[in-house]
Amino acid sequence: MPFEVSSLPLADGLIVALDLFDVEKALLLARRLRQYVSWFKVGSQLFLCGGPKVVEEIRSLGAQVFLDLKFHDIPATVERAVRACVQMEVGFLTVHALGGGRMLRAASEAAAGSKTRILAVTVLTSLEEADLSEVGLSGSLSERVCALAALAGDCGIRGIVCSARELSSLRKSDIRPEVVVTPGIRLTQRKGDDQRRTVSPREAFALGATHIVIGRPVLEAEDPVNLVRNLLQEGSGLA
Ligand SMILES: O=C(O)c1cc(=O)[nH]c(=O)n1[C@@H]1O[C@H](COP(=O)(O)O)[C@@H](O)[C@H]1O
Repeated sequence: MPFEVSSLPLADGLIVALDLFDVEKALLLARRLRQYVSWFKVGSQLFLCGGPKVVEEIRSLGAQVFLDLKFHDIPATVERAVRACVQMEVGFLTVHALGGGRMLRAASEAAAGSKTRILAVTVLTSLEEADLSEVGLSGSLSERVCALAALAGDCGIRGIVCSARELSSLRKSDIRPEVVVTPGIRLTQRKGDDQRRTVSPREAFALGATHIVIGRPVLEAEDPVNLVRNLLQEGSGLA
């Protein structure tokens, strides 16, 4: 029920992105955060350094893995890539909705009956409305996100990734993804940030996110465990 303000236990709604080159450091951080966090995101950076073993190590902590490899290819290639990822028993796996309906359906079918839920990435949180025309997309950001979320749903994909900024538009439509993951989460402004559509944790949940993804604010914190603990205690909408 993504559009009811979440009362999810914190550990279920918070995803920490382990965007690091150093596999040992990533695993150490996951171990330290595990008491508060039950989801860790492994993106291309960490996966290229640590491979399937890093996924296995995180799962051995009893945590869930969001494998964020954002596949965007022809349907047959994506179907095989998804089948390979499913073997690792990851909880979430991303594909780009812009890969089109046949690709999305191939991804959905390849994960059917497994523990892996496919998430369709709509419009990256690093893009702003002015960037859309550069890649040949017309209309507003909200329109594009809603259209891509609808396409994903039509293709059997029940989870999406978008900025929480589009969730009020999505709520007005009849699109109801079961999982709504929102990156671009910021506690304070970061200098030179590549993210463009940022939202605070509290706002994201109030707007209907089921999960938030936080990377650098945690990774760059002097004490990441303390930051996560404070995030929970200070009421981010998570607890
Ligand atoms: O699919 C994602 O996770 C994703 C989609 C998106 O639109 N924007 C986005 O930032 N992400 C990921 O979410 C994480 C955000 O990290 P920080 O910007 O460091 O908090 C990164 O690992 C991104 O790859």
